[in-house]
Amino acid sequence: MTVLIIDVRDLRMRYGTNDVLHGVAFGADRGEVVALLGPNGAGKTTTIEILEGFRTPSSGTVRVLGVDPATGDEHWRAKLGVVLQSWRDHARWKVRELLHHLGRYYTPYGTTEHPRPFDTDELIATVGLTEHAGKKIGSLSGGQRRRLDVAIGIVGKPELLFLDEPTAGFDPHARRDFHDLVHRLSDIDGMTILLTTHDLAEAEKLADRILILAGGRIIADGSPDQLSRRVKATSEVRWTQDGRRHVHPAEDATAFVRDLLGQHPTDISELEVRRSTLEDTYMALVQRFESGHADEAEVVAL
Ligand SMILES: Nc1ncnc2c1ncn2[C@@H]1O[C@H](COP(=O)(O)OP(=O)(O)OP(=O)(O)O)[C@@H](O)[C@H]1O
Repeated sequence: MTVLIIDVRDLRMRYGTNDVLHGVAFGADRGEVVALLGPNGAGKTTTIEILEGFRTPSSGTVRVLGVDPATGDEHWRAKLGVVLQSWRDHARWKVRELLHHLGRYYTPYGTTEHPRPFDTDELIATVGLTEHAGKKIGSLSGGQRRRLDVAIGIVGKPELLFLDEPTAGFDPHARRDFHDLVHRLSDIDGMTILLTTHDLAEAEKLADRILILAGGRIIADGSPDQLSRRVKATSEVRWTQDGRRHVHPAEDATAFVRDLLGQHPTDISELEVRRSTLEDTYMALVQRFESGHADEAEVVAL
């Protein structure tokens, strides 16, 4: 039997009289990239902090790498990587020195099959900081600094990596490089990655699975494709006819296009169908939830 890397059942969290999580349940397999989405204040950080062992839940069962995070020891912690929002200390350290220094902590936790830490120069190349390896951290740009945060998070070659809004503040180029890096990490090392983001295009691009947390529960769980099929959103069909551009919403774009081409077999050009995006799906699901129409049946089965 394969053990889930993350296994959460009936997780509840109450701060004082404020019930934040009301029975959260989800799992993640080895090598999966899972994006946790949800409105501000939904409880994403709370959930992740519980998984990291930094916060004790009010009740529920949580297993991370087969261990209850509340009782995880140093061996367990060495298999986790955590990238929080950027931290500002270590400004006078140089990139290579800091990574080498932090990596030494993980040496005792390495095995022949899974040596730890990362070789420092290989790690620096992996995150694209080779040219900046000798620079002081205080002199890095925001995007370079964020790559260093990721390098710090993965220096111990974690089995499970938590990324909290990893690309906030990135320019499009840095964002694309970062997406390539996440794909490489999950492909090459089979690293399981749980990330939070408010960028739905990013979630769609990176994640094998999307979890939407709202009102203290997971209201949707599935691949980006499964989720967009779940919500019957309208597609948009665009075309040019007699030199004029037309845009038409269609519930069933295939039937619409078939009719259109049937009626005008020769004078339609520049035909495009825009399927609903994850953003449309997300808005529809959260809105449906907030208006009280969501029920357990909305959750896309694992
Ligand atoms: N230490 C705390 N004590 C009391 N309430 C808290 C504490 N931490 C978080 N909360 C409350 O719990 C709720 C969930 O917060 P959390 O930070 O987990 O949400 P989030 O989904 O990560 O939000 P965001 O997208 O804004 O980062 C919020 O209402 C917040 O005010």
